[in-house]
Amino acid sequence: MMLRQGLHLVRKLYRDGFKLTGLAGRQSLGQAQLPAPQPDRALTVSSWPFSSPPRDYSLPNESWTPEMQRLYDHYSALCEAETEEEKKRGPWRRLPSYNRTLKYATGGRCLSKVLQAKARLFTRNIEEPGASFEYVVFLNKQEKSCVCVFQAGHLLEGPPGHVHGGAIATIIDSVTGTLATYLSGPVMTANLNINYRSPIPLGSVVLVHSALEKVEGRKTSISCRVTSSDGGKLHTDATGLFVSINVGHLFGA
Ligand SMILES: CCCCCCCCCCCCCC(=O)SCCNC(=O)CCNC(=O)[C@H](O)C(C)(C)COP(=O)(O)OP(=O)(O)OC[C@H]1O[C@@H](n2cnc3c(N)ncnc32)[C@H](O)[C@@H]1OP(=O)(O)O
Repeated sequence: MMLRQGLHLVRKLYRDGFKLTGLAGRQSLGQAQLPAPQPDRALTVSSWPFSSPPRDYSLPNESWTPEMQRLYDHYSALCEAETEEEKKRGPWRRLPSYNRTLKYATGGRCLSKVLQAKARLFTRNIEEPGASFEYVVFLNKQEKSCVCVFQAGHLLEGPPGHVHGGAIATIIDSVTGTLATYLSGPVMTANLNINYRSPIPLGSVVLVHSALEKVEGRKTSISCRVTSSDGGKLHTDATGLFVSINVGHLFGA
C-alpha cells in the first residue's frame, strides 16, 4: 500500500516536470532563504511537514570564487530577461538543487518507507561549502539545452592538483541526466562516452554545456562539452544515452 502510494507520487512528480520548480520560481528572485514551500498544485501534499525549508545547494555561498559568482550573475540575468513581444520571462531558468529531491518534492509522504532515510544525492552529500561539487544548472527549454557552472573543490582531486576523471564523469552524468529528465521524463543513464581532452585544475570554474541530439523512441541522446569559463579551452566532450523508464523500474515494481 505504502509502496503504491509512494510510486504514485514519484510518477506524478516526473509527469508534471518536477514541480519543485514552484520553489525554483521563488528562489530565482534571489532569496537565499525560502519561505516554507506551499503545496504545489501538481502534488496533493496538504502541508509542508518539515521544520525548516530545504537548502537549495545551487545558490551562491561563501566558497564561490568571483568567477563562479560572475557566471552565476550572467546566467541569472538571462533568466530575468523579458521577451520584447510578450513581456514574458525568457527561456532560461535556474534549476534549484536539493540533496533529497524526492523527500522535498513529495513532502516526505510515504517515501520514508520506500527510500532509505540516510540517502543523499551523491553530488550534494558534503555539507562543507566548496569542498566538492559546487554547481548550478541553467536550463534553456526552448533550445533544449543547459549550461552548468561548475567549481571543483579540493575533495575531487585525481592527478595532483587536478580533478579526478570520475568526478568529471559524475558532473557530466548529472548535467546530461538532468537535461534528459526535463526533456523526456524519467530516464536512466544507459551509456556515457567521455573524451578527456585536457585536465581541469582543482578549484577552477568550468562550463558544462549540454544539448539534445535526438530522441528515438525511448532513447534520448545528449551531447556535452566541458570548457574553461571563457570557452577558450576544451577540457572534455561526451555523449550520453538515456533510456526512458517507468519509475516502478527503480523500486522493483
Ligand atoms: C524525482 C526527482 C529527481 C530529480 C533529479 C533529476 C536529475 C537527476 C540527474 C542525475 C543523473 C544520474 C543518472 C544516473 O546515474 S542513472 C544510474 C546509472 N544507470 C543505471 O544504473 C542504468 C542501469 N541499466 C538499466 O536500468 C537498464 O539497462 C536501462 C533502463 C538503461 C535499459 O533497460 P530497458 O530494459 O528499460 O531497455 P532495453 O534494454 O529494452 O533497451 C531500450 C533501448 O535502449 C537501447 N540500449 C539500452 N542500453 C543501451 C546501452 N548501454 N547502449 C546502447 N543502447 C542501449 C536498447 O538497444 C534499446 O534500443 P532499441 O532496440 O529500442 O533501439
